[in-house]
Amino acid sequence: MAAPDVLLVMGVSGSGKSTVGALLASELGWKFYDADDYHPEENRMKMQKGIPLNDEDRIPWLCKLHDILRRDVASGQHVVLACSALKKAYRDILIQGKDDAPLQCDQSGKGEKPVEVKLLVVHLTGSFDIISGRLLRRKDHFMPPELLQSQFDTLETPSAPENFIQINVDKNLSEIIATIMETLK
Ligand SMILES: Nc1ncnc2c1ncn2[C@@H]1O[C@H](COP(=O)(O)OP(=O)(O)O)[C@@H](O)[C@H]1O
Ligand SMILES: O=C(O)[C@H](O)[C@@H](O)[C@H](O)[C@H](O)COP(=O)(O)O
Repeated sequence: MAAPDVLLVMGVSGSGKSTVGALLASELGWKFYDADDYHPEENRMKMQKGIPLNDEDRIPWLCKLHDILRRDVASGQHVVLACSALKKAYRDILIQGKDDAPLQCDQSGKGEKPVEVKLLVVHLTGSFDIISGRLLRRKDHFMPPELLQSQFDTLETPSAPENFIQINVDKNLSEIIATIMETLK
């Protein structure tokens, strides 16, 4: 496959995005971003209270992430991004940005040709039971396990023409990393 600039490790909360993304970035020597670190405080508080985010909460956050990807890619930096990116429209924003008002990505590059980020989606899939079990065991994290059902309800599984692979999280971490590395060959 044509080498991507960015690997987007996506999936519902607890699917292993942060763990797999960090390992992958270290294996590849690519920069790693965890989208959780870019949520505004209001989003984190909302989730902490057990209220799922909506489009209005997520779009500015995705735009910020697109801007980061665009700048890194323009400077030749390869990136692994761990981000829920549950809907197709969210993944489109990560790739192309969003230019319709009122929610806009950084327009500092206005007038320049829009940069489309070459991205491979790695979708971590798994059953509700396996993932909720992991969330219940995970400590010191702001995301309450009760929000998992809403994550599954919102999820739009990637499909053609998206550039994606799907990996089941019942595999162990080394198998998951090996599968992704094999895809990149
Ligand atoms: N393939 C896996 N096998 C076993 N445990 C895993 C696997 N992937 C992730 N975990 C564990 O599951 C929990 C959720 O993973 P995490 O990376 O925080 O998910 P996310 O970033 O998608 O919310 C963590 O405690 C992590 O150590
Ligand atoms: O779009 C969203 O609703 C959030 O991004 C959500 O999907 C994400 O999962 C949280 O930030 C919790 O963090 P974890 O994914 O690490 O549980």
